[in-house]
Amino acid sequence: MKPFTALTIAGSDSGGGAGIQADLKTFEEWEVYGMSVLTSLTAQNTTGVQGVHHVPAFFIETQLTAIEEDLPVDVIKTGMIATLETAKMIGTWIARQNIPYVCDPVMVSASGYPLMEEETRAALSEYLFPYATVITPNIPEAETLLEMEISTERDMEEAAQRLVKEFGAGGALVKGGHLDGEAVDVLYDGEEVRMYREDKILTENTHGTGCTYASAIAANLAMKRTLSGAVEQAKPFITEAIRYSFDIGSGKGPTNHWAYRKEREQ
Ligand SMILES: Nc1ncnc2c1ncn2[C@@H]1O[C@H](COP(=O)(O)OP(=O)(O)O)[C@@H](O)[C@H]1O
Ligand SMILES: Cc1ncc(COP(=O)(O)OP(=O)(O)O)c(N)n1
Repeated sequence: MKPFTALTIAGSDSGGGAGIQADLKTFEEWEVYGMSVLTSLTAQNTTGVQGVHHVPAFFIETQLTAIEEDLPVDVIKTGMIATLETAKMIGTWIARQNIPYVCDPVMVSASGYPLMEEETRAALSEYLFPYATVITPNIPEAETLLEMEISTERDMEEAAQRLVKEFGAGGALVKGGHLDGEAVDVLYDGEEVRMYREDKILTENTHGTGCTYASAIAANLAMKRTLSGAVEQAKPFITEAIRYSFDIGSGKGPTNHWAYRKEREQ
């Protein structure tokens, strides 16, 4: 039996809630075989990030080559990419693969720790976005990229369209978790704008939501769903993962990757 497969290129979260760990747990829940290339190690828990150690670009490339020479990849997802040198190298590698690619432009952790260097942000549209099937910024990330304020659904729509038209991504999903009111995300796939709406769950335990959501979208693209179809599947998955998130640690607890499956099994 040959499974669908997904490759995450991202940072490690020692606390297991975000980064590579969240990505692999999510792939597993969707029964997609997960592979990982580590870009940075973070010493991290539910209270925040205590330190970061970047993997040298040459060794990230060695990991990518090891996969390329032996294993089939149906989809790529990227998360934390800190340095410009790394972003350039990864972008060049992804361009060669010609497969669906989900780019989560992780800039700062929820606790405020910078996970991407300033010069890397400025180069995302050159080295990574042109190869992305979809980019998945949250509101602060979209505001930084576009230098605009986003405070309404109309603004989110405009932002999603601008990200595709001005930055060359295939699609853009602007995530609305940081706005008051419902949890609304806006997708522009280059043709149509679509809204994905769920109730906002009152919880502090949202660590890793962005990583989990982007990985669920990637897993569904690996299964050959369309972009809008993949987001349609991933949205209830992230909602249930937040609804039943774990109250562990003394800070923001992590999402519950198996909640959606358990719900459906009942
Ligand atoms: N409290 C919440 N209840 C329900 N959905 C939420 C909540 N917070 C965020 N979401 C959803 O989780 C996903 C990740 O969103 P967001 O928090 O905006 O991104 P990030 O984790 O990258 O900051 C989006 O689908 C968003 O709508
Ligand atoms: C190693 C690592 N990668 C990414 C993040 C950011 O994760 P995200 O899912 O956006 O969630 P929070 O930072 O809001 O928990 C991270 N923290 N660590």
